[in-house]
Amino acid sequence: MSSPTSTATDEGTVLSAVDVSKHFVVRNAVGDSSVVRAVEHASIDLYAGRIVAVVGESGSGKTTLARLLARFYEPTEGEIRLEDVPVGKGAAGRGYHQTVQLIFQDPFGSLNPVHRVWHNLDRALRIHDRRTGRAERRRRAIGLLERVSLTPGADFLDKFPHELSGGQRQRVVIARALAVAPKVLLGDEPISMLDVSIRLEMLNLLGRLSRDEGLAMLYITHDIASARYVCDDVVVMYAGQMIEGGPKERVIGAPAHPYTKLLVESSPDPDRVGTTSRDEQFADAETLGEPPSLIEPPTGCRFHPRCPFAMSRCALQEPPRTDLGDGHWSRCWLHEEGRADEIGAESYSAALARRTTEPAL
Ligand SMILES: Nc1ncnc2c1ncn2[C@@H]1O[C@H](COP(=O)(O)OP(=O)(O)OP(=O)(O)O)[C@@H](O)[C@H]1O
Repeated sequence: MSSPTSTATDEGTVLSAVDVSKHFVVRNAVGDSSVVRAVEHASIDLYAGRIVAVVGESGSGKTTLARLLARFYEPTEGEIRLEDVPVGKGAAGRGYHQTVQLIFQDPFGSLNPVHRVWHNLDRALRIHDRRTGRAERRRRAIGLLERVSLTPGADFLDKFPHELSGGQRQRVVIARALAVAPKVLLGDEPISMLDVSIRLEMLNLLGRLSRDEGLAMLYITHDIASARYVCDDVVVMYAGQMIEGGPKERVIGAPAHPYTKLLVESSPDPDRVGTTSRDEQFADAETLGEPPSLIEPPTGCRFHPRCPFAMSRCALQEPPRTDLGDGHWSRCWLHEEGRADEIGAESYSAALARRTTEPAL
């Protein structure tokens, strides 16, 4: 199987980011400027019928990556390719935004509150096909609502967003995205603002749309359990960089980067899908100190100040990507040093305890 972060031309690759970086110039109160390295040298491929999860702490660059893929931002470096064709600067017209749809966390903010569901869907239907008459568009709108399990669809057409539950609203947002017949859905924490009781149903819906309808999907989440539940592949981001990726059984089942190991071990219960809060998931990471500044990131491996396995080399040189077979890869010097077994040999907390008794790097 191909890697979700390979840049090869794979059959079924719909959307790719190839070595993209995004830097933001920010100014402080006295007017001095600095550069936030939000995403650096990230590559990812999305395939028809597959879901790739992007997991990481707050500020690790997940949303910026989704916005680069959606062409809301121009990359500072690198390129976005749609069906293997580079999308040139300024070329992101209506066609691109129909093919690639972004779904946000907040379903209420995504729908126009003064208009009924029908109006919200009809706008998208008219963008997709200007020639279709109103009766046919109404029929299609009902079909879209039923595709996202709002049945009977006709009962929802004349409702206002405030008359729907959070889960129903997010389904309408997804129906509206489907109205333009996209090939890619980019979900930025699409379930995190929904009631815990309906998160699993929403994940099942996303899984069905990908598997049965062949949509390529990016699923951004802080929740390892939901990534394991719904996705095929997982990519882990840390401080603006991708540090591990591959099939979910490999990345979550046998992490090959110390940071992924920390995330997996600090997940309260891997079977509690969609119930882990961001604070719970990252509590252990936070005990290791603040995530690094993206204005002056650590030299070498960005995780080295928080890593119990760190060697002197880790502070000096960025680790290369090591391919581990079956599409699994990691960026950690332990692999290059032939010491990868150490990652699986003991728990993260045991490694940390041992580290504190040894001289710090
Ligand atoms: N428009 C912007 N201008 C300046 N800095 C930005 C901008 N957008 C994002 N950043 C910075 O880029 C970094 C990555 O932010 P991003 O929102 O992509 O992270 P994230 O992993 O999605 O975090 P969260 O889970 O909290 O949404 C952060 O340091 C953020 O402050």
